[in-house]
Amino acid sequence: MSSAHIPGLNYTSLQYGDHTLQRVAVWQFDDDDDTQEAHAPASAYWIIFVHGGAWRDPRNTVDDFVPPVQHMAARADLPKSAIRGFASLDYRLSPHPQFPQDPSTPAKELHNARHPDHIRDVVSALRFLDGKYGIGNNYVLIGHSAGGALAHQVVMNSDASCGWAPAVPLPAALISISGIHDLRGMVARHGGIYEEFTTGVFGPDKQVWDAVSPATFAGNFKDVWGDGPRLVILANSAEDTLIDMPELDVMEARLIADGITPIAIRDLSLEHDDIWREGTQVAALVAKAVAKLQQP
Ligand SMILES: N[C@@H](CC(=O)c1ccccc1NC=O)C(=O)O
Repeated sequence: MSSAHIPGLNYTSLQYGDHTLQRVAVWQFDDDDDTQEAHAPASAYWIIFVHGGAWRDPRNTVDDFVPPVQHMAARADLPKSAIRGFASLDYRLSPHPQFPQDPSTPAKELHNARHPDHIRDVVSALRFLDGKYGIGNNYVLIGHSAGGALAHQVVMNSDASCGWAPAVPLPAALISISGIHDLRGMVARHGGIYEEFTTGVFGPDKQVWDAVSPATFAGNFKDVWGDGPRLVILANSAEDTLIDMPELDVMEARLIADGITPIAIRDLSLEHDDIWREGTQVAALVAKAVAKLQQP
């Protein structure tokens, strides 16, 4: 896709499974990649994005990360020496009533995923990237909306209470932008399509919703994350008409209760999907995370 090509960066699209959505987009600086990896200091990070779209919207793809990557590649405070590469993850989607698929659709193109398919794919994608690039814990994981839930679930996955997939190295920093953190609370406040997509993805059992929601995780985020920086940034826009501030508040309180003090940013601007579509604010949040990680 031509939009994925960004000046100064090499673009690769890779499959981590047979389904067409089991793919990752990777952008690396033009330099010889092997040299870059061999000489990159320990404090250089992969910047990895998980898009939103309520686990089902086929209009959200790996390309949602293109505008933020363009802005990051142009920032003086995110030099090549601090960035090993950028990656954007796709994952199998649940059915969307506005995008019905013909019964003859091949299995590898069907949108018929149910939890835990989405988080299994995200974890598989991270394992694939770790195998290919040796990422380890040196990554910043960004999630937007449902991607914010998935990013937290990558950490939750290492706890016995979840364990959807074999554990992978956990991120040095997690950024949840307009993140879905508490399905029960979100559905109680909004009903309608929120209930429709939550039930479509997780079924009707609210105890399942609680078990999968980051804010009501049965484990302890600090314990499961173990040693390391464990930096969390939660960021919402007051202009977002889809994800409200209580969704951030409840996650902030939860992390504090677990012994992690997140950076909470409540003054992003723009509507829900315009945050990534415009991109500068996502880039600024990543710059903030990398600066914090590099503080001695
Ligand atoms: N465009 C989506 C809706 C959507 O993405 C959404 C709606 C409300 C709250 C959060 C949302 N997305 C989070 O990933 C849909 O049509 O299902």
